[in-house]
Amino acid sequence: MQADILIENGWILTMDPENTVFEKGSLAISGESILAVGKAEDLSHIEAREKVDARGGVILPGFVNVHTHASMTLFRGLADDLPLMRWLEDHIFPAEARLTPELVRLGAELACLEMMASGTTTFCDMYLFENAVAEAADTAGMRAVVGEVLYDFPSPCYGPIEKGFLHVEEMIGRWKYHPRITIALKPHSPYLCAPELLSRAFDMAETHNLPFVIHLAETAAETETIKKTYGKSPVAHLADLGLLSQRTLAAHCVKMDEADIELFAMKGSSVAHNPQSNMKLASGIAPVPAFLKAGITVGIGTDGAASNNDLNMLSEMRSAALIHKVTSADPTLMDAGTILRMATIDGAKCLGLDEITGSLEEGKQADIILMDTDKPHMTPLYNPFSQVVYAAGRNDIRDVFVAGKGIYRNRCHTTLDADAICRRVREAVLTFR
Ligand SMILES: CSC[C@H]1O[C@@H](n2cnc3c(O)ncnc32)[C@H](O)[C@@H]1O
Ligand SMILES: [Zn+2]
Repeated sequence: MQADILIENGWILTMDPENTVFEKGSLAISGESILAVGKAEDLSHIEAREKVDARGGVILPGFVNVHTHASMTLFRGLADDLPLMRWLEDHIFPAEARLTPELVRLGAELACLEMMASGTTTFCDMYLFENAVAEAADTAGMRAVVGEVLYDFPSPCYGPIEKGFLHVEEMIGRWKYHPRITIALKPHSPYLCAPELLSRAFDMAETHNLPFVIHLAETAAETETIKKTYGKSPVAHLADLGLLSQRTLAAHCVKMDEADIELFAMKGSSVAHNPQSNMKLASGIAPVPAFLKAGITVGIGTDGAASNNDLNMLSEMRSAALIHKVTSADPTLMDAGTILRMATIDGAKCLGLDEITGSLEEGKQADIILMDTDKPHMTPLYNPFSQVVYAAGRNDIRDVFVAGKGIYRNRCHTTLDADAICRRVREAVLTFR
């Protein structure tokens, strides 16, 4: 049997339904897909154009960042240490009013550089001028679920909301046959979108069979506003509009009570957990252990780099693993295996992409990362799940493949010019100071 690439001599964490681990495993890639994965001796008949020695490192599916605003890398460190509404209204919205498609593309390229180098292969993005984000992801070779943000006030991208829906229709047509880019419907939140807008966006998602992504129950202030306006919680508001379904992915979900959780579980909606952004904006801590107990699918997201301030899924996983132990006083909650599932296959499920990515299984897309373990902070290695979640840092990512293509090899980017992009960003943001 002939493969294009054969990765050998590593721990393989497949993240398949049986959670199969191969200690001295091999993985063969043919074209865009995984040809075979298993014990070295079971793949010894496979010839390959290129052999990659993992040197005892860890081979796992690329991380799925289920909630980010990639181009907000441009605003990293612009305004810190503020609550959400002051941060947005006094600093971020005024800066965003000056964005252009070119700037959004540049910010997204910077984000792709950072995400690839920290092991992310798929990201779910909501922002302005999202065609530019899709173009950046395409050039970077990443997988992305992108959606133009919709809200009731005029957008710098499309103007009034009526034009927003036309813009989204055009985007759906433009990217329909792209192998790695998917469009989603992305109304901002129940506090910036009237019920009519929300319902129309949901209908469009149903018509085109696309994900419906929204910020939800992020802060106490949001809950108060929605209760005052509609007499119910933000989750009950969406449920009563008929907008909770399996295609619904809600970011944050910090302020959810038992009834809200039950609604989510019943409707099969999923959650994007963003622990670092929630800590930094002091929004609170989402009741993730209760979500998991109720059977809700939860993925992990970084949120934008202006409220985090990085796009590093390794550190986000570690935060997710630690924070719920503190609030529950139960160290058995959110173990490393659970966290790694959230960051890979469950993230893919949240985006409706679990048939093609999120685990290392024959026939799936070859979205794979390879981590080095021959470093003091990664030694000794008893349990690879523990090592990835609790010990690893982004510099441990050595190689990243998306759809079989090496987009980051031996710690070098192959698709984007990192030095040039950083230089252009430094120049471009001078006007935002
Ligand atoms: C998300 S694109 C549209 C809009 O949302 C702003 N934004 C960034 N982070 C958050 C957040 O955590 N909650 C709510 N809104 C957010 C972003 O700056 C854009 O203006
Ligand atoms: Zn967000």
